[in-house]
This record gives sequence, structure tokens and C-alpha cells, in this order.
Amino acid sequence: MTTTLITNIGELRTVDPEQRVIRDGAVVIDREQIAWVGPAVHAPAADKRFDAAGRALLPGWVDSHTHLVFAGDRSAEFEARMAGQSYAAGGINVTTEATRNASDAELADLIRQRVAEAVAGGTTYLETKTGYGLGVEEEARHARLAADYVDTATFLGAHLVPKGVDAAAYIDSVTGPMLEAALPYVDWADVFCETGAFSEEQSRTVLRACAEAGLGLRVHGNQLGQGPGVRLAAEMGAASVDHVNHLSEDDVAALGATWAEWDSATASGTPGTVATCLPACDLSTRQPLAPARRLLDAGVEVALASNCNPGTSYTSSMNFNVSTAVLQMHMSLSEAVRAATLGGALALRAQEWVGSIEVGKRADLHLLNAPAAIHLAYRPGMPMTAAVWRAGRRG
Ligand SMILES: N=CN[C@@H](CCC(=O)O)C(=O)O
Ligand SMILES: [Zn+2]
Repeated sequence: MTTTLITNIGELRTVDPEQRVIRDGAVVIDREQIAWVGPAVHAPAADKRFDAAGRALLPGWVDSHTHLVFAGDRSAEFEARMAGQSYAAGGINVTTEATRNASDAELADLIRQRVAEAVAGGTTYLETKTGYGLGVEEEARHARLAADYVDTATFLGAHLVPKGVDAAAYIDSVTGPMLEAALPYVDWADVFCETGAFSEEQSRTVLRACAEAGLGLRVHGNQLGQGPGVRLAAEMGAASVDHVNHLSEDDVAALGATWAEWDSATASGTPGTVATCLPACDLSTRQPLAPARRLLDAGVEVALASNCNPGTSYTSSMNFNVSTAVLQMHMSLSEAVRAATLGGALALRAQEWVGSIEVGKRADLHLLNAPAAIHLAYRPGMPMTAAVWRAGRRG
């Protein structure tokens, strides 16, 4: 049995270059790949048949920003925040301490459970980061454990200077032995460029060293206030800058300029720096929701991601993030679905093989418990995920 026909799809959202939405559609999966897409009446025969019963089918969510390697609990910090305390980067130390005390087996099990939870919610391709190790052995251990469970991993040694450590000495370690130890397990490097974490110059030093080591770049920027993160990401050719809550006109223009060689209508050309919005995090930290509308109108490709982490966003629900983007961020349903699929794929430079339902791409599919995808926002919080295929296998 190698091929499966998924038929009787009420609304098939391809997110392909023509942005096709096919009524009464069908998809054929051949092992881990998509082999055919089109109207059900023209579908070829297959070994197996799955009746979608008139429900909507989307590409699986691409979650391009998570921090799944952690132990411990920060619910009291969250409760205090809801009572009026503001978020500060220092909370990262609490998780670092708890994670250090978890064995390899315990930590691996936590990551496995979190990935399973994400996949059960429609996520089929995901990134995760280190960043709660903050030491050579711990960062390498977190990268090694993560690499077994996720599609792509990021080195975030530059998440915070640990308490009592000299910043310059720490950056020497991040750009030297820590980077070297994490390198075999990661594709990306990230830096938390923000007041209370790393300055522009410190961030540039880290990003340069990581780029020289062959890693792609990403930046946490402009989360808690205006700052240099977004412009630094654009300057360094980062694949993505994430959070982007507080943007000046110059920031938006700098990101827009990185997309000059890209045609968003056909999703072709040379991609620039994706602006990754993290609505669940914005709600949990009481930050203004990222200005996705301004970014889209400036020609910037936007991604939506969960930022699942214990400090600022303890949810991997992409359904929730898409609902919020439509309800609160003035994104149309099509824009939000694209941002949570192809947008995430662009942020991870994986757009050639995931992020849309097209022949030859990985068979990553998300069947909704609804006849149309707008139900994600129309019925927020309802259990919308009916079935998931990840690389052709039911998740
Ligand atoms: N902003 C930096 N890092 C995480 C939060 C880390 C934490 O507080 O544990 C984020 O993406 O929001
Ligand atoms: Zn993050």
C-alpha cells in the first residue's frame, strides 16, 4: 500500500502559487509526498481511500519558533503578571536552573510529549531552540536532545547572560566553545537582542561568529520596546526576526527592502527577512500585538508561530495563533493561513519542501473539524483538528 486518496474535501486550501481554494477537492499521497492535487472528480485511483466528509484540508502548520527544551514550572510568574507585574528577561534563569536538574531521559521525554502535543494540534514541521542551558555542556546537551525530535534546531546560547557571569566572557564562550559544542546538532543561531539581554554590538558579534560557522541566522527583536533587533536582522541577512511588537517606520522599511527580489504573488525569487509574529506570547506578556497589517502592506512576508516556552507563551496551539491573528491583528483568513504555513516555511528556508499542498512537497496535511477554514476564527477555542498527516503518516 503506497498511495492514499483523500477525497470529498469540502474546501482544499493549497497555499500554492495560485493560492487555489478547491471546492470538492482531493489529494493523493504517495508514501511521504504529495502526488496529485485537484478536483475530486478528476482524481486518479489509489491503494487506499480516506473520506474527508466535506471538511476543510490545509497544509500542516509550520511552527518556526519554539523553546521546547525545558523543565520546571513558571505558572506563579505568569499569575503575578496577570495581576500587574511586567515581564522581564530574568525569568529565563529560573528555567535554566530547573532544566539543569533534569536527566537526559527526563528532558527527552518532555520534548517528545511537547512535540506530540503540537502535532496533535495540526503542526507538521517545527523548529525548536536551545537557550535554557547557558553553559557549554548544557547548551550542547539541549541541542543534542532536541535534534532527535524536531525538524530543525537553533542554537540560542545568547538568550541571557547567566547570573554572576561577566558579559564579555560569556560572549567569548557563546562564540567559541559553546558554539562548537552545539554546532553538530543545529542549523540556525538566534540571539535575544533586547534591553536586559544582549545589546546591538553583542548581538552582532554573536551572529557574525555563528554565520562564519555556517549557521543560518534568526533574531529575537523589538519584543519589549523599540530597539536595534529588527534592523540588525535585516543588515545581517537573517531568515527571520521574531516578536516585532514595537516597530518604527524605519524598521518596517528595512524589512520591506529585504524583499525587493521576491514576488509574493507567486512565492518566487530571493526571500528576505521574515517578520515572525507570536500572538499567544503577546497576549501572555500584555505586549501590543505585532503590527502584521503594516508589515504585509509593506511587502514583508509574515509568519505566525507559537513561541511555545514556559515564560511567555506556554502553548503550541497554532490554531489559537491563527484565530487571534484573524480576530485581533487584521489579517484575512488567507493571510493568516499562509503566515502559519508558507510563512513559517520561509522563515525556516524550507519553502521548497513544506508549507503548501503542491505535488512533490512533503505530505504534511491538516484536516479540520469544519467545512471551511474560517471556522478557526469563527469558532475560536473549539477542537478544530480532525486529522494530521506528517510526511504522509497519520500523526
Ligand atoms: N524573548 C525571549 N525568549 C523567550 C522567553 C523566554 C523566557 O522568558 O523563558 C521568548 O521568545 O519570549
Ligand atoms: Zn523565543
